[in-house]
Amino acid sequence: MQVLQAPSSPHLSIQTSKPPHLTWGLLPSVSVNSSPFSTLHFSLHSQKDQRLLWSPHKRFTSRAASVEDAVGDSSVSTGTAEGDVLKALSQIIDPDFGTDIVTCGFVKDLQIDEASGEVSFRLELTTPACPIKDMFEQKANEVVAMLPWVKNVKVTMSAQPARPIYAEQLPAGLQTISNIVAVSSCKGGVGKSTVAVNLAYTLADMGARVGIFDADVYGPSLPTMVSPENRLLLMNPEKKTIIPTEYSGVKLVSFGFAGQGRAIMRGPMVSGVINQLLTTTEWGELDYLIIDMPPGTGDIQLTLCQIVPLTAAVIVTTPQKLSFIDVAKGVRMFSKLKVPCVAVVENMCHFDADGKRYYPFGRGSGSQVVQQFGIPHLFDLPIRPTLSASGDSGVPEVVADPQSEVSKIFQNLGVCVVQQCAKIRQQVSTAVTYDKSIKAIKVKVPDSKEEFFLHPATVRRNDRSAQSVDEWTGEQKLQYNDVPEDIEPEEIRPMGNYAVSITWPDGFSQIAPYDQLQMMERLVDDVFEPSVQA
Ligand SMILES: Nc1ncnc2c1ncn2[C@@H]1O[C@H](COP(=O)(O)OP(=O)(O)OP(=O)(O)O)[C@@H](O)[C@H]1O
Repeated sequence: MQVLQAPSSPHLSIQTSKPPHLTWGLLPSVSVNSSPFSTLHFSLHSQKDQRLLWSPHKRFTSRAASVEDAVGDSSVSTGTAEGDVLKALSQIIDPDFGTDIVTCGFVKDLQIDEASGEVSFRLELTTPACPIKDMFEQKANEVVAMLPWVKNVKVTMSAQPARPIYAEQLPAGLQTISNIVAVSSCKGGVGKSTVAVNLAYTLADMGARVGIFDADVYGPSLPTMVSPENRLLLMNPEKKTIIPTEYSGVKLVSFGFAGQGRAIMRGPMVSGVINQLLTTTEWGELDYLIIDMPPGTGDIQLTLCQIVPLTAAVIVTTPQKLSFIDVAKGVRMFSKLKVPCVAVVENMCHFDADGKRYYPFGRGSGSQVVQQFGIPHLFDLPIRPTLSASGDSGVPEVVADPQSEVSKIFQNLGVCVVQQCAKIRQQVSTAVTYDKSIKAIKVKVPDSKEEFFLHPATVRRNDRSAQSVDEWTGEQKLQYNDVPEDIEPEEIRPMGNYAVSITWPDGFSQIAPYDQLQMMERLVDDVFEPSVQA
């Protein structure tokens, strides 16, 4: 195996198994992190001053275990009032991101009047439904108030404006929605709509702006489960857009509100109607759009998943052994589309009678799903007549009785969805970045521990689009020397959960799927050349 020095990155080297002149082909390469040795020692240093830029341990070194530790640290002044405030705040760690709130970019509008000791700032969180926003507010107040010169602290809380991770490629109707969550099941009648509706109202209760899209054209359940005053969708004749109806603060769109009853349509027609209904709706700013998916994993479901940039999926199942096979199909469909399944709800798992708990459908298929597919969360939802009755009455249980046992389960599901969506967004938006100081593209594939560096020219040369490779013959059109060795990306933007779009100085926009990036030659720290080669 050869190790080549990358000309533009003096502290990095390219690891490859081919001769130099072939190094820009799509080659399999060894992961830096696959060796326990390199995981322990791989690090990058600044060209200029040998400052440590990155190491697997770096982000953990400045963490404080608690506010008390933080205050201890912040007693050493940075020399400026602003520096002291930021230093104090940087000891508060967002547990979901594992990063401090200053690095997360939450601190905005910092104003300091040193003479009077007044400090004010805004904490802009990723979602208004953040389950620990009160903790952030309290700790931010505490750590800043403990600075010796501070007399008064004013913290205001806000949330980022609603927007998807990448808006440009989306239909206008979806450009102001932060997270789209599919609630899916592979069979009808397992309680998918019940979960979708109650999850949506739970998120709304947590402070989020929420919409529900009932994508079941054959048997829409939404008109039964909620009772909006206006039971018809309105049309904006000028813009030719659909205005959702609303119930208890949640925006609603369902074919059942289109005044057409149930539809008799073939698959492609259904996909067309769903697409039109979803993308021409004036949703306005939403933090979460819950999509009640049609049951199954056929063409309609696949098409819908391809049109909509889903952030995450929640799978609903029942405990029977047979359901496991169905759920597996659903998980595979989402996995193919790179949509993370964040939770499984095992519905109708038990009921209580005569002081005893009964499991009429058996036990354990949900936990089997969690184990086999690595889905992080499982929620057991009991059989409760109130849940069924509230579904039929048009008032979701979480609205009718927010303190009930079932409502508490939905609150836990809501927290899980909020945290997982925030994590996914953060992972996706920081998955591929360009580090100018070392002239390397850093890749951290979402949902994987793998982290590696690529030489920009290698990435550009490995473009597989029709502009670079003949679609029919596979002949390479872009030649090695067409790409300058010192090329640098102008912009890197995420494209859903599966790829990034990289804009180069010649205006070319390269779509680079993570799968492709993972196959390219990597830059490795030259300090460890010998051991990596061995
Ligand atoms: N845990 C539960 N306890 C009692 N009744 C329930 C429970 N979950 C769902 N139900 C009831 O079961 C019926 C089917 O539920 P729901 O409509 O949510 O299922 P679905 O999977 O969305 O069905 P479809 O695919 O046909 O739309 C409804 O009457 C609902 O109220």
